[in-house]
Amino acid sequence: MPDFDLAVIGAGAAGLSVTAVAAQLGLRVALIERERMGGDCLNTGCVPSKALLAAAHAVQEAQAAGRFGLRIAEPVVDWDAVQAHVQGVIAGIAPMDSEARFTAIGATVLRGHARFTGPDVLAVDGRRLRARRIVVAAGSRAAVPAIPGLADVPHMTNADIFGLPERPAHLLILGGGPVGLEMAQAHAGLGCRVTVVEAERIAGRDDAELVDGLRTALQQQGIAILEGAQVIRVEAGPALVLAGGRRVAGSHLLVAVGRRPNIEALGLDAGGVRAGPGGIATDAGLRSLTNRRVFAVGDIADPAGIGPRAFTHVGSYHASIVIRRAVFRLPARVDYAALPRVIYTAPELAQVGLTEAEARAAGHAIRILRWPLSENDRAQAERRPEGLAKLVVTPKGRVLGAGLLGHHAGEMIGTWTLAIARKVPLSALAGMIVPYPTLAEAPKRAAGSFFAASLFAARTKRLVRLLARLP
Ligand SMILES: Cc1cc2nc3c(=O)[nH]c(=O)nc-3n(C[C@H](O)[C@H](O)[C@H](O)COP(=O)(O)OP(=O)(O)OC[C@H]3O[C@@H](n4cnc5c(N)ncnc54)[C@H](O)[C@@H]3O)c2cc1C
Ligand SMILES: NC(=O)c1ccc[n+]([C@@H]2O[C@H](COP(=O)([O-])OP(=O)(O)OC[C@H]3O[C@@H](n4cnc5c(N)ncnc54)[C@H](O)[C@@H]3O)[C@@H](O)[C@H]2O)c1
Repeated sequence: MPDFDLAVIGAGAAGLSVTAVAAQLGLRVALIERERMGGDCLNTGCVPSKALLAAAHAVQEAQAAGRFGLRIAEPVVDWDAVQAHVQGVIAGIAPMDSEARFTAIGATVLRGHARFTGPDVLAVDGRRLRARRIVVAAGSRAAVPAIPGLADVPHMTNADIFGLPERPAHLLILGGGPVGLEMAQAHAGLGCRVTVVEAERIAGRDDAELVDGLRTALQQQGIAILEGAQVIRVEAGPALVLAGGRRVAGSHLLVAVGRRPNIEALGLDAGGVRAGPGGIATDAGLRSLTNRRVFAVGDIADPAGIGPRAFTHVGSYHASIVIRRAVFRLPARVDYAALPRVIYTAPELAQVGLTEAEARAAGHAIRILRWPLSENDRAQAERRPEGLAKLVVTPKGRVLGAGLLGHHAGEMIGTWTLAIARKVPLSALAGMIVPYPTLAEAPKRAAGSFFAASLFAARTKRLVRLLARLP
């Protein structure tokens, strides 16, 4: 008899989610973690980045208070205290992800490095264990590109940017994706000079029109952004040498150009588990294509024809699929049609479903509905009129995508996620009662604009005149 019903490799967001449900269902679960419980999200990802951003946003709020007629002295950043705040937030959340909590809900937590030694056998340091099902949730790490000189020049990734002993004088950031942009604003807000060097365009997967607004906001906050910049060499300093000869020098360098799955030290060959550069090759239900006992979840999963996604909420979504398939033996497959994502800058950029460019590339006939925050009373009252709600809909009024640029836009994307997931008709969204004055009126007004032409058409006016004559 196997030692465990389920063995989970990795106690990050994805592995913890699988373990929490499986253990509470009464299965014998081994959860194996070689480093820190909570993985990237808790220790070197979402949590510290949002905590650092919160500090930066507080500074920026104080600096911008003049717009309300307030005079607030320039905030003094106590770098050590800010770092203590970040570590304090991690410490506050850590008990939720801890060995003690998972032991208490019935899992066996093993601390050590796991690798396959057979299709259903793992070695965890010296110990050997067999499991009916194995879930690989070993996550990813920052990719470091093969740019000449980079390996010889001290640089940071998300693994070491949090907890710097001194405030960087001039932080160079290679890559203008979510990590690069969030870290740019966090450090700029805390008084660092920041330069983002991006090979293509910042937030390249997001809607170009919304990104224009984000870029302007970041530049107004003093962040230098170089796009279409090819770094051909990295020199001591650190300095980035661009094609064309320009040299951008700073005091610190953060590399944020994407992720690599942690597939190397797992003994995947011994387990008969196939993986490629995107991660462990699975079917759409996250089962390994080559070993039916094995599933992959979180950043390391590479479902065929769909590809990997690196978000904490994807990890828990993956967990729900694996629980359905591996525990309840029900069919389930990943579907990202209604997968939201947010860049947590101020303003935030939130997106769910297709962007305009993606919808056009997929051949959809579409209409674009917009509502600028400059026409939103709450945004006016708070003197933050920058931002836009943008909906991508079919000519019949089905929502394919929603993009929101604005303060706390991430808090508004849930409605549109549900709308896409449940195919809520645009008429219902336009007719929804939204409290006044909230920013959430903006996307509702965008939805309403779909009906404006037919509502105020000559035919409707004729009908109204006719009805007006009735007694
Ligand atoms: C700076 C930054 C900010 C981010 N912000 C957000 C955000 O705001 N929202 C969001 O949704 N996502 C965010 N992400 C992405 C998010 O952090 C990841 O998608 C998520 O943490 C992935 O979880 P995971 O469980 O797949 O992997 P991980 O968190 O990487 O966990 C994998 C775990 O497996 C362990 N492990 C690996 N190999 C072995 C082995 N052989 N044996 C034992 N243990 C092993 C590792 O030590 C690790 O603890 C951010 C990422 C970064 C870098
Ligand atoms: N708020 C969030 O939800 C959040 C925050 C951070 C990270 N994440 C997740 O983590 C993943 C990784 O984030 P990321 O920002 O590291 O990667 P990314 O792949 O999202 O963006 C990397 C950027 O670096 C650029 N780039 C690549 N090579 C380059 C080079 N040699 N020189 C200059 N630029 C280069 C790319 O064009 C791209 O714009 C994200 O895709 C996301 O899934 C999510």
